Amino acid sequence: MITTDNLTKQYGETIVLNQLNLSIGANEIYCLLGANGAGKTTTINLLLGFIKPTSGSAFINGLCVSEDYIKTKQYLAYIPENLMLYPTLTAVENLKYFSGIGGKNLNKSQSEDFLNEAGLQKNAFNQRISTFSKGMRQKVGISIALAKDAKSLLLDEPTSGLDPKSSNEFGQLLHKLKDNGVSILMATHDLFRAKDTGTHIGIMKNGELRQEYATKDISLPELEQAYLEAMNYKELVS
Ligand SMILES: Nc1ncnc2c1ncn2[C@@H]1O[C@H](COP(=O)(O)OP(=O)(O)OP(=O)(O)O)[C@@H](O)[C@H]1O
Repeated sequence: MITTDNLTKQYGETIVLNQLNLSIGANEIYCLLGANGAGKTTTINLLLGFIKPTSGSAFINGLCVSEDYIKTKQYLAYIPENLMLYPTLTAVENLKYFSGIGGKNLNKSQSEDFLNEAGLQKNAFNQRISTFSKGMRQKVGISIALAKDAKSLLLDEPTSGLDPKSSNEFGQLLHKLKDNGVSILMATHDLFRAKDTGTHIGIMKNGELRQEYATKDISLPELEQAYLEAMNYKELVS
């Protein structure tokens, strides 16, 4: 479960996130859309506890991130746009290393099982990460989340730069995780992927959530129209 309660972030006089209320249950994939600077990464950084809210709260599995920072980390996995893995280590070695940091010591066969579940081809298990495409690195990221048994997953533009097939595979992996009860929040610019992968979609502008949809209730052309209208909407000047 990922929730935010009037989550607000202000830098000086500028409010970059304004009273955001999100509720993402187990078995849900919430795709956050919005132009550059809308506040998507700020939302993720607040949920990760990387930055502190000016007011309001962020919760992971019902625990307040500001109050139970360490505990919330146990339930949480994070895949940024460019996942930092050790380039000279293999996929198995990276997975074992990052799982070890989280207190879980995996043997080789357990590591291979997780990489397999994440869809990485077998001949890549023992290759160095430096030889991997972005799609392959993202799969290693998913294997780390699987090994951790993360209940909540945060993703920041994970499919940008992926070719359509890899992006589709990634979407299918997220569906598998969702079906296993994981709550997923994904910031993305990709309307098609949001419609195809998300169970819910939110459109942000200037730090505010302007629209929310269940993806089953909106077609892709309707979503595109709603997005453009939200972006073109002129602020009322009093
Ligand atoms: N440390 C900071 N100090 C001041 N302003 C900041 C800081 N971090 C972010 N901002 C501002 O907050 C706003 C929201 O940024 P954020 O990175 O959350 O947007 P985003 O929706 O993720 O954009 P993008 O799609 O480009 O990744 C932007 O206007 C940004 O300039």
